[in-house]
Amino acid sequence: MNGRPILTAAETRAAEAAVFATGVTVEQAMEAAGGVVAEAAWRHAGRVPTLVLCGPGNNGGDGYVIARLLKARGLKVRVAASGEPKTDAARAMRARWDGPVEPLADVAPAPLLIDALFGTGLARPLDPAIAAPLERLAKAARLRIAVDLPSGVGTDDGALLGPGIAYEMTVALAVLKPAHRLQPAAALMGRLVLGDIDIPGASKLVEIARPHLPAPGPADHKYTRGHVVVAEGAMPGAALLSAMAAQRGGAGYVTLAGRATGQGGPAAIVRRDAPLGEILADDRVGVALVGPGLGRDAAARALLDVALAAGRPLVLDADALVLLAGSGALSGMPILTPHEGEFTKLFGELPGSRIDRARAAAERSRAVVVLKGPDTVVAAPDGRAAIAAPAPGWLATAGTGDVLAGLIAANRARGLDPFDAACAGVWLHGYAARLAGAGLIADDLIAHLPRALEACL
Ligand SMILES: NC(=O)C1=CN([C@@H]2O[C@H](COP(=O)(O)OP(=O)(O)OC[C@H]3O[C@@H](n4cnc5c(N)ncnc54)[C@H](OP(=O)(O)O)[C@@H]3O)[C@@H](O)[C@H]2O)[C@H](O)CC1
Ligand SMILES: [K+]
Repeated sequence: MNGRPILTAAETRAAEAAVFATGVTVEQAMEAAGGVVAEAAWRHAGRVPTLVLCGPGNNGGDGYVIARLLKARGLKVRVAASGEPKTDAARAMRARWDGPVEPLADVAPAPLLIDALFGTGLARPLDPAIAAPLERLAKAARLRIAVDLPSGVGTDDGALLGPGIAYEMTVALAVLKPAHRLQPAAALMGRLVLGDIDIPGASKLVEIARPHLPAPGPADHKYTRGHVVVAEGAMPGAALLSAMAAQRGGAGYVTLAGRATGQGGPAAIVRRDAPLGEILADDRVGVALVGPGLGRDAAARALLDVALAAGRPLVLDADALVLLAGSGALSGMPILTPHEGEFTKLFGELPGSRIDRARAAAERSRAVVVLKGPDTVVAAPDGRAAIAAPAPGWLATAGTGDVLAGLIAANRARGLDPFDAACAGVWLHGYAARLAGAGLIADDLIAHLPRALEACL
């Protein structure tokens, strides 16, 4: 997985420090930061009267640079600050701003609001003396642009520490931070632009990128493309959705294992009413998917036990996760795909951000954990983690989880490692949802998978 790196506030500071150690100054970095935001604001908003809000730290320092650069382009620019700058670089930029600086409390609004109050240095919830004018000015503006981050979000966990204003654009500086992708903060960003200021960052946490999934070659046949076995349980419709998703997601051979023979779906799905253990004994089985529509009774438990003992790569979803609650480490690095409720049943209440929790769960279970939601996080036991770019809210509908599990199974069966398979499935799912559009149902996702796959060739 090779997506854009996502750095915490401390990691961002370390990346900056490494660049400063080479002789680049903070002021140079700040000029670069102000430059990319001013350019983005100019392109987005054009010649509109602008109010720049500056905080006490380096985010505020960026704000003074932005104000100077936009004024130099002929814009009517005013600056308001929450107080005096507290860092040397911000003081230097304040000194280079040749206009007045008004107090934040009673400044008049402008059509374009640029928020440079707080970035990665926000350490606690916003004081009402800052939150109230910020909210007032944002409401009165026509366009709102956040510098690095909306002021009032937790950089590392995406929590709301302020009024929760929605921006039209956020210019992330140097690297993405977790709040750019974690909810509820991520929903406030508007268009997210990454401003390159020559501060490279590397991280074990990345954004899920479009996977490269080459078309089958001349040497491929149905089994090399991946044989997925989906176990049917109490609600065979869910298993059928998973099976169809695996098939349209690129698997060469899909078997539905269970009793619900002949219950709709493509003729190309092989249906076998044989014991699951017997089906999984075939070496050509690439993945067993257990959980969608499984049920939670003794029969379900028995199927899960058979799958756990079969020694095949596993994707475990839905009811299988609930049945697993309380188990310790699993063998063979299965992929677990819980939503929040299943996650809590399986792992209890863990502390920290969604990334922290997914990582802790992956380490504890020795599994790849896909913590599903509006900000899906994938984590591996070795600390690798990835966050999905926001997917359409229309995905919050019955059956979409079954489709995701089938997609992940198909990618695992084609030979991707569990972490990459999970990320590829999440990407395809989100992309298919964008193609399917408003009002989508789970079946529509399956119909759009061929086009999503095409995008990955
Ligand atoms: N990424 C880069 O390479 C560059 C980023 N730049 C910009 O710098 C900011 C980070 O700057 P920093 O000074 O570390 O932090 P902030 O400006 O976000 O805020 C720190 C100041 O704010 C005070 N603070 C914190 N929380 C609150 C609060 N709730 N209410 C009031 N004041 C608060 C804090 O004071 P303390 O009392 O906590 O000490 C600081 O005074 C980054 O986001 C980019 O925009 C650089 O321009 C260069 C390159
Ligand atoms: K900001």
